[in-house]
Amino acid sequence: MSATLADRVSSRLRDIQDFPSPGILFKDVTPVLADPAVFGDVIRDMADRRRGTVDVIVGIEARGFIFGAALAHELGIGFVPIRKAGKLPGEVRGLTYDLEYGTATIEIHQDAFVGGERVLVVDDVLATGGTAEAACRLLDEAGATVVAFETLVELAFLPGRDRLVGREIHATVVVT
Ligand SMILES: O=P(O)(O)OC[C@H]1O[C@H](OP(=O)(O)OP(=O)(O)O)[C@H](O)[C@@H]1O
Ligand SMILES: Nc1ncnc2[nH]cnc12
Repeated sequence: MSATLADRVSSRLRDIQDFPSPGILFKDVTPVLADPAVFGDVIRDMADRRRGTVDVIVGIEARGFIFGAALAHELGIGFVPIRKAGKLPGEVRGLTYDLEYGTATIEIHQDAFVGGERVLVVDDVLATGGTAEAACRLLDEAGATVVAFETLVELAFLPGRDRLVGREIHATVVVT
C-alpha cells in the first residue's frame, strides 16, 4: 500500500530538542520544503480542500508565508501577510499574545480587508494555539470571515485546539 500524505510529511519532519529554548521539541519543516514531490502534494491537498470556498489566504510570518503563498498561487487567489510587529509599512492593527516560547505581537494592514472576505489562515505549526487564536481574532476585528485554520503540523500534546473552539482546524499531520 502506498504511504499516506501524512506519513510522507511525518517522515520529513525533523525533531530538534531544546530549540529555541530548553524543553522545547522543535518540529523543523525545512526537509518538507526541500522535497518538491511532498511539498507539492501538501499544497495540492490543501487547495483541494478549499477550492471555491475562500477568497483570500492569510499566512502568518514567517513559515506560514511559505505554505500560504504557495497555496494562494495554487488557488489563484490573493495572499495577505500577518507579520510580527514593526514590519508592515502601512497603517496596522495588532495583537499581543503568549507563545510556547515567549510573547509576540502580530500585525495586519488596516486596509487589507473591506469586510466579509472569506479567509483561510495558514501556518506551519499549531502548538499552544496563541498565534492562531491571535490571528483569527485580528481577522475578526478586521471584518473578515475566518473560514478555517490550516496547518501542516498540529502538536496535539499541547492545547492549541482549546484556543480555537468553534473554528474549523485542519492539520496534514497530527503529532501525538
Ligand atoms: O501555536 P503557537 O504556540 O502560537 O506556536 C505556533 C507558531 O510558532 C511558530 O512561529 P514562530 O513564532 O516561531 O515564528 P517563525 O515562523 O518566524 O519561526 C510557528 O510557525 C507558528 O506561527
Ligand atoms: N515545537 C515547535 N516546533 C516548531 N514550531 C513551533 N512553534 C511553536 N512551537 C513549535
